[in-house]
Amino acid sequence: MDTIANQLRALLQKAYAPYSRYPVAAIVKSASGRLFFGVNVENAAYPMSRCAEQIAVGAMVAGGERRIAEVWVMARSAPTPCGGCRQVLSEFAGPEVKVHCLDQNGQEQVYRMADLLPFAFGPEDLAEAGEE
Ligand SMILES: O=c1ccn([C@H]2C[C@H](O)[C@@H](CO)O2)c(=O)[nH]1
Repeated sequence: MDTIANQLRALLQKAYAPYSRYPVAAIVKSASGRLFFGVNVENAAYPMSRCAEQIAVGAMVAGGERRIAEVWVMARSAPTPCGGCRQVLSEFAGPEVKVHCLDQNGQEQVYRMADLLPFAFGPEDLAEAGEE
């Protein structure tokens, strides 16, 4: 079995980041234990670029899963997910979900979703008044 760090390193090679030259890889583990993969996919129309975390979340949903158990992100500087990705992750990840941020050497910092995105806006905010 390959380690998560090795899988992230291999994934990083597949990132499409010709404009920023900042490849990012993300792995999302669903509640059932399956792993879903994402890399950043940039575009000549710059705003159409997508982050690795968003692509991994999309793969999870397309795979029929809707709960995130754990997240890993790798880039050369061990980035924490951008603000937009925190929101996208938070749709499917509870406050205690761990987000591991690794550099290419495998050095990691671990954060809880609740610390990355406190006071998150979520599906429950859209419930009708009086609804559970
Ligand atoms: O958490 C992050 C931060 C940045 N990026 C991407 C967006 C862009 O393609 C490149 C530089 O910002 O890195 C991600 O994929 N995830």
